Amino acid sequence: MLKIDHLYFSYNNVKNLLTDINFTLNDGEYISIIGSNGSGKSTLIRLILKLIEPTDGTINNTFKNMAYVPQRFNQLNIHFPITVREVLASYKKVRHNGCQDISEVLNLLNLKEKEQTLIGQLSGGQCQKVFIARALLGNPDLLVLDEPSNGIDVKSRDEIYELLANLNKSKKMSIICVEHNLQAAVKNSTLLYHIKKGHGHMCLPERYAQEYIKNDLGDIKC
Ligand SMILES: Nc1ncnc2c1ncn2[C@@H]1O[C@H](COP(=O)(O)OP(=O)(O)OP(=O)(O)O)[C@@H](O)[C@H]1O
Repeated sequence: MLKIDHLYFSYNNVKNLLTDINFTLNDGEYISIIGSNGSGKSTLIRLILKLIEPTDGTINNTFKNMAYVPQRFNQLNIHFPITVREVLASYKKVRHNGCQDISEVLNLLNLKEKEQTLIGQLSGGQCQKVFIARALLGNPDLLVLDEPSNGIDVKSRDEIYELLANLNKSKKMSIICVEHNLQAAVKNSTLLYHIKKGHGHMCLPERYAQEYIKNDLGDIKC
C-alpha cells in the first residue's frame, strides 16, 4: 500500500505546486493521475519514487519492488550500439536476481523479432515497449508509468493498455500512471486522481466520464 498524507511540495521557482495532497493506493489498484500540463503530475511521481523529498507531509510505501517507465524520449542516436536484448540483459545484470526470463518478457510485449535490433532504430512505440519490458523484468509489485501512450500509434497504444489492464487484473500488479489519454484512464483505472491548482482528489472513472461529458475539463468537480 502507498499512503500519502498532507503532502506539500514547492520547487524554488514554483511555490505551492502541490498543496495538502492525500493519496492512497491499495494493493492491486490501478490509479491514473490526470490534470493539465504543469499541474504537478510528474512531480508527484518523482516524490513517490523518492527522487525528491516533500516540503512537508508523509509518504508511507509498503511496496517492495517498484519499477518506473519514464516519459518517452526520441533522442536516441540510431547508431547507438546496443540491441534490445542487450538493454534488457544489462538491466538484469544490475538487478542480480529475481528477474524474469528475457525471452518471456519480449514475447509478452510482442518484441521477440526485434531483440537483435539496435534500440535507436526502433519506432517510438516499440521503444516504449522496451522500457515497459525492462520494468517488468524485475517482477515489480508497483509499476509507475509517466504518459505511456504519448506520441504512440493506435495499435501500439492499444497493445500497451491491454497489457497494463491484464497485468493489473490477472497478476494483481498495482499501477500508477500519469495520463493525458483520458479514454484509457477511464477504461482501465480503478480510480482517477485529478490534480488541479495544487490540490488533488480521487474520483471514480465512471463519475469522471459523466462529468467530462457534461462540463469542460476545467469545471469537473467529481
Ligand atoms: N526540476 C524542476 N525544477 C524546477 N521546476 C520544475 C522542475 N520540474 C518541473 N518543474 C515545474 O513544476 C511544474 C510542474 O511540472 P510537472 O512536470 O510535475 O507537471 P506535469 O503535470 O507532469 O506536466 P505535463 O502534463 O506537461 O507533463 C511546472 O511548472 C514545471 O515547470
